[in-house]
Amino acid sequence: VIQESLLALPRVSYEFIIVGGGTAGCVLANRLSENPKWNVLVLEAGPSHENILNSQVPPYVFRLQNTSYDWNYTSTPQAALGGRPVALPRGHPLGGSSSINGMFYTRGSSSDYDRWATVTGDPGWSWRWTKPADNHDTMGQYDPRAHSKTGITSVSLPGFPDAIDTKVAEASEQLGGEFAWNTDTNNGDSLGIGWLQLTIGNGERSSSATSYLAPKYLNRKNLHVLVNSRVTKLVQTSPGNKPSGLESIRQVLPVQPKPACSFHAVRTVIARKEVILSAVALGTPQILMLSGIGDPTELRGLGIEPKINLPSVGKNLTDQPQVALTWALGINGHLRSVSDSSLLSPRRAADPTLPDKWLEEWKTNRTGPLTFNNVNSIAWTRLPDDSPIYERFSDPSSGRNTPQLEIGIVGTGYYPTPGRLILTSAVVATPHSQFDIYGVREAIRTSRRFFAGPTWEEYNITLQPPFDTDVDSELDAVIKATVFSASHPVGSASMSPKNAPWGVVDPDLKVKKTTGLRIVDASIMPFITCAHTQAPVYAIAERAADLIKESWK
Ligand SMILES: Cc1cc2nc3c(=O)[nH]c(=O)nc-3n(C[C@H](O)[C@H](O)[C@H](O)COP(=O)(O)OP(=O)(O)OC[C@H]3O[C@@H](n4cnc5c(N)ncnc54)[C@H](O)[C@@H]3O)c2cc1C
Repeated sequence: VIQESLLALPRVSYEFIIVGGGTAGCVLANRLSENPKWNVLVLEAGPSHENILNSQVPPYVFRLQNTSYDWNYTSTPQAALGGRPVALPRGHPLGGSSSINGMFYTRGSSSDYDRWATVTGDPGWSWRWTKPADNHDTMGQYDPRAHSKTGITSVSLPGFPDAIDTKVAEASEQLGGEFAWNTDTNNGDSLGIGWLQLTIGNGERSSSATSYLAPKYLNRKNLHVLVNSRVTKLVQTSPGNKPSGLESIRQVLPVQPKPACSFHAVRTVIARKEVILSAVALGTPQILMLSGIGDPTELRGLGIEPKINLPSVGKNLTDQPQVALTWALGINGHLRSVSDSSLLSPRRAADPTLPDKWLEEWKTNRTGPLTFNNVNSIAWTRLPDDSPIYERFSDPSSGRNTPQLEIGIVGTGYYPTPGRLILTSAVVATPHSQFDIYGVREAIRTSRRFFAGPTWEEYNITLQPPFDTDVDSELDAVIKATVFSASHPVGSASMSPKNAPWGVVDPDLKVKKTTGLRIVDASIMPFITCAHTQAPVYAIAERAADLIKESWK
């Protein structure tokens, strides 16, 4: 059951307390409560995910940011961007970011995980495969060997065709090379262009909350989920049979309902076995630091008494830079202004009654244009081996099968009519501060090369301002003015080998120098994968559940 009130909690102590009912948190809640002897409590700062239409309907995703379902974080002013801060959206309902994200399901390359393997051991990733909403024949559109069908979250191909789909496939065939078709970019070798896989099942978003906390799991008597409750810090206890010395932060969490609640209560709950932090790469280091775990000098500067010396807490935060390009289709020579924001609305159509009809169709059958997020295909590429950047910096990627650049192709029209737009996102998939601006520039040029292919001639495509220049200095200025976060922050509580002088968690995800405390979320990645982050986080959480079960056997 999902509880709204602290007072409704049936007990004060649980075997496991999971802080953050997000992508990883819901996976753990499900897997750990499979053992009926373990009482599991999930503490989630945000509200329940249930009945949030904008989360359920895939293309309504853009309506969720800057709402109360988003933490609405903003970075500090970024010197490299002329002092401009950037928005860092994070999911705030149950399901966390998987309830508000773009639903791209991209695993990254096998080398990304090989790079982790030095600290994590055998990854053993797997996932379930479900049919797309329109039930079309998917033969040849993905590699069945790379997917399992027994997982909990749904992953499918786009369930509605976009007018540019055939053009994308045609362009790939004509251009080959960096744009060669890849039937399944999730099979470990991601390079090339292919259909995007999405966390969508039965035409609607499949988040970690809708799947791992589905009613059949929520009905478990030993699973307790408390929403609207923010964990403020970990406090140490000496719980009888377990030793807990100075370097042992363990088991008690004061929980605070949000100030917005009608009452303001603080309560302490106790974990008999483990506290698991799954509050994402921004929230997890914050809770650690508020608990006195981090760099002692930094903590003292913040007026926090240091308890455990772990200087890597909050360091190494890595994210991917992204720009959004707009391409106008000049069919019949009628270009419309890109400043017309109605052009960007999902599934724009000449008939103003269509959006209501589409919603009705979605509500009735879970079919139609509202079953996907407008992105059907994605391209993953690398710089040429003789790229001049390598004269100054080494390759930041994990290996030669790892994409460095990502181009997401967003169709905006059912039929291409005059003035319609195509959007592309250009992302540096393997970020590194010295590499980024060069990488974004080259991602823009990669998009240009793709749309310069003969197949697009009849569309008379033109790249719109401000990116309609090929001069390095002009591009750099535009990139600095517009680049934004791809919303994939990772690495701020990184894994490292046991006894390493750096890192925050051991390969079994236990926080160094503590007992009874693990971290399971995006923050433990030592390197970002070239992918979007939810697939790696689901995999981390599944593996973590196995590790935890094993250690308490
Ligand atoms: C707008 C957006 C679009 C994205 N698009 C994609 C995409 O298309 N594909 C993709 O793969 N990835 C995408 N991502 C990234 C991906 O969703 C996240 O990286 C991933 O889900 C993170 O999982 P997590 O478990 O680490 O954290 P989250 O899923 O964010 O979960 C953290 C949870 O902890 C809770 N929490 C935080 N602090 C506290 C506290 N003090 N007390 C209690 N609870 C707390 C939060 O409310 C949240 O529910 C996107 C992210 C965003 C925000």
